Amino acid sequence: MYGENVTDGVWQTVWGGVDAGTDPAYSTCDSPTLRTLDHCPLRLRPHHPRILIFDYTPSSTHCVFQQLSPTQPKVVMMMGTCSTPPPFLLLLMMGVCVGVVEGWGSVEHLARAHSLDTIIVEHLKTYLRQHLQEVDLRNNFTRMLPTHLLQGVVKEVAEDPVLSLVTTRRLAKDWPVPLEVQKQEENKVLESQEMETSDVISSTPRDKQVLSLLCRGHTLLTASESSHLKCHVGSRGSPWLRLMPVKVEEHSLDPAILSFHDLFLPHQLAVLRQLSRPLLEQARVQGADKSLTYMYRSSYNAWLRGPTHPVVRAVNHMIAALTGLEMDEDKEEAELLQTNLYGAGGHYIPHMDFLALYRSLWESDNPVEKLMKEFPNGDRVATFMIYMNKVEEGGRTAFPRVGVSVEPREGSAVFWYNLLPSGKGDLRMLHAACPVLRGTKWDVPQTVSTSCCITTFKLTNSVLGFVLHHVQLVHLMNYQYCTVPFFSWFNYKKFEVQCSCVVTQSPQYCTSIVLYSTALSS
Ligand SMILES: O=C(O)CCC(=O)C(=O)O
Ligand SMILES: [Fe+2]
Repeated sequence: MYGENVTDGVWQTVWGGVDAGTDPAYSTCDSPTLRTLDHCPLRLRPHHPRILIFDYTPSSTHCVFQQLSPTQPKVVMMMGTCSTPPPFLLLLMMGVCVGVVEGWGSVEHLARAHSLDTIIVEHLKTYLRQHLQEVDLRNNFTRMLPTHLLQGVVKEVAEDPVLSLVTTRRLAKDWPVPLEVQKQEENKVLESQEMETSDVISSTPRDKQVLSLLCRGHTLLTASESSHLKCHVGSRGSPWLRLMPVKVEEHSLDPAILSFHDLFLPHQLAVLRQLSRPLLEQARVQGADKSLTYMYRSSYNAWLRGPTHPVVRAVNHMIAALTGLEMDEDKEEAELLQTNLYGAGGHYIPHMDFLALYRSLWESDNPVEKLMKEFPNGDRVATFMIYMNKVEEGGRTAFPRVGVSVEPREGSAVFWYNLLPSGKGDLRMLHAACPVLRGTKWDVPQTVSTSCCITTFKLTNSVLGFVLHHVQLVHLMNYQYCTVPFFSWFNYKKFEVQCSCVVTQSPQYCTSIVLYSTALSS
């Protein structure tokens, strides 16, 4: 239960509410809670009644009321599915309200009708779930609820009395790298490969400590590591991009983390945002307790089906051209295009994007078969994440085990592989969406699956056969449209070699592998 009044001289926020998790009555429109304001104390000041945001979404965690200064537009928003609960009618009669808002579309409609900045409306829609104690109309991040999982990451910034762009930047620049982090750097890759991955949210204390730095824009790469990184213009081996080379920025070489800049036009991004808005729902986390999901990942997301719009198809086409990975949705190689919207405080705690999280799977007798049974479309080879808007502050994508973070830039994208060539998840690729400190963040974290085929074959002939085969596989790995092929499993039994091979992506590649291995084993 919250009931705190906070006054900063300009505007006042009155918090009230019950936790949906602990009060089942709150989760229905018939709830007595909705008929009374007892649990949501509303104290409008006569000289300040400018804004009221009332979250009645059944799953909402809090009732939120805000009043702004007289200079702010007068607006009352009501989020959720209950159309006209009594308290709202009461407020209408008091002349405070301008409309009822049901769902995303209506929020926009209301905003247009009252000439509100739709960006502001986006903020209103999202911040309610972002665990912030206070947010003003411009969505400035001020204080976080103590339960926020990334509390530590933003603590220093959040507790700064004057939270301004300048302050945030200064903190980011001057923040010293703690000595123990520097020391641990030397072993970072080895160490991370040994970590347990039994849980989707597993990250070590060190990961969190590093994250705190990365979210402020630090890099933990050494000067020598950084000196090998380049920015260049290239076509990535794609004939299609030869006429339209793209700007590539290297953030890390091993593992590879690349940014592509100025990739999408503002109107394409606007279309993606527009297509997403009516479909937005609380984002989920695979395997996580549903009611806790928002603690791990506090964004809204929408799934866009490729054929529905030429822009969606164009995006998939661009990803395929840049990565060499196939993006045919019908063949399940690409998941549906997912768009994500984070409000102030919005974040995604450190996680891996690959699916076969459990080490036990790889230690079992026939991991490849198990993998394909559990995840028939294969695992997620890579992630290609597009940033769809300019984030005013915060919202970097951080890779604590690599020691780099990527700034979200409108129209840019970041790309990394989630799997090692063996097909196992690359534990170095733990990453997080740093909390948005100011504004909103829209992105498209598109994952690409292995799909294609598995082939299992035996080589009984000779060691020479095995060596030849190996050489051939390495040769095939360089196949232009098959960036991440794997030959994952070699079991020596006397001179019998059994290979299972999860082959990714290119049908040509699969065919060659199958033909070649058949020839060798016959
Ligand atoms: O938004 C980000 O920066 C990261 C998002 C992410 O990792 C995901 O959606 O899987
Ligand atoms: Fe991710």
